[in-house]
Amino acid sequence: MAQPNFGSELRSPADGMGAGLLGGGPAVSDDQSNDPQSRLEAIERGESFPADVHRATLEETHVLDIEEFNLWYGEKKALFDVSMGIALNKVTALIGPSGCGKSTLLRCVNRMNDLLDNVRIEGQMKLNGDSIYDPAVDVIELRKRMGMVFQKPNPFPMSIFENVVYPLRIDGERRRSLLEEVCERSLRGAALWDEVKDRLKESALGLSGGQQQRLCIARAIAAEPEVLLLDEPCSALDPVATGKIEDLIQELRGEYSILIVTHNMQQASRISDYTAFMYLGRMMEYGPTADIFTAPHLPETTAYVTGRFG
Ligand SMILES: Nc1ncnc2c1ncn2[C@@H]1O[C@H](COP(=O)(O)OP(=O)(O)OP(=O)(O)O)[C@@H](O)[C@H]1O
Repeated sequence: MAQPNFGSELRSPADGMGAGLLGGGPAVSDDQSNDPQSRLEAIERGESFPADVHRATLEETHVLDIEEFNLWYGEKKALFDVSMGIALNKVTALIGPSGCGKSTLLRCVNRMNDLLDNVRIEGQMKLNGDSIYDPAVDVIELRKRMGMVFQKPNPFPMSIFENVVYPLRIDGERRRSLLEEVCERSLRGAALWDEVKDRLKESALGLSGGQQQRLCIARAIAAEPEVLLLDEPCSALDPVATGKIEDLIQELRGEYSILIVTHNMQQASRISDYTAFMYLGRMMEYGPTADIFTAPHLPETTAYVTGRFG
């Protein structure tokens, strides 16, 4: 993994990392160092700075390692040297203004960007030590190791039961008792069992939006994924349904490793253990959620989490 910048507590002119909040990277005059506006403008002009990665994130066991990852959509660069380790059995939130690359980064984890032919990447991602981008990787098998939930619930036009056991069905599982067991366990895990246990044979399309999203989470956890990828899973839901999904994420914490993209900073602060703040394709600061929201290292993070831009 790229040598991260450990944050302001370790930096001083004496340790060779430069003055103020800036580490290595392209030279920027010191008078910019504590002014979020000038550094954000420098980034808008194309400059990059080392991410401020808090030590706590490095001390975790990582289910996923993202290493100096870059991505281009055609000529346009959308991710710049992103490095981060995603903690095992914890919730990690990606936040940042619209267009900063949160969804792009998430979609790279299960190689969804492979589906676009103008995408080029550099760098590495590893799932439990296995390279995600090794040319020898079987992408279908790789995706089975991950669960993905999108902004809009996407239940399949089939029964609730068949939706949940779908990942096992496509793997050829036919044992009824096993399928029933997985269905119940996954629906319980997604906090939906009590609401649907008497209508498992009914179409999933008859569920409310919030129920459909919990069904999608049940389907995602049915195959016991190594990492659960949630791309703004509440953005199409009302506040009550959103609250239920947030409660569910809290319950899944400890058992599943979750990487979630959210627009909603309150949501990130409520549900995540770690938060990464991104800006224009750069990882700006990554640390324990409590620190990011109450004692961030970078003035840019302070400006963003206090709503001064974005
Ligand atoms: N398929 C694509 N082709 C070209 N450019 C794209 C594509 N998808 C995203 N981008 C660009 O890449 C950048 C990052 O987009 P991305 O959707 O990852 O950001 P985001 O932080 O998830 O934004 P939002 O919060 O609005 O969903 C943006 O400039 C976006 O316009």
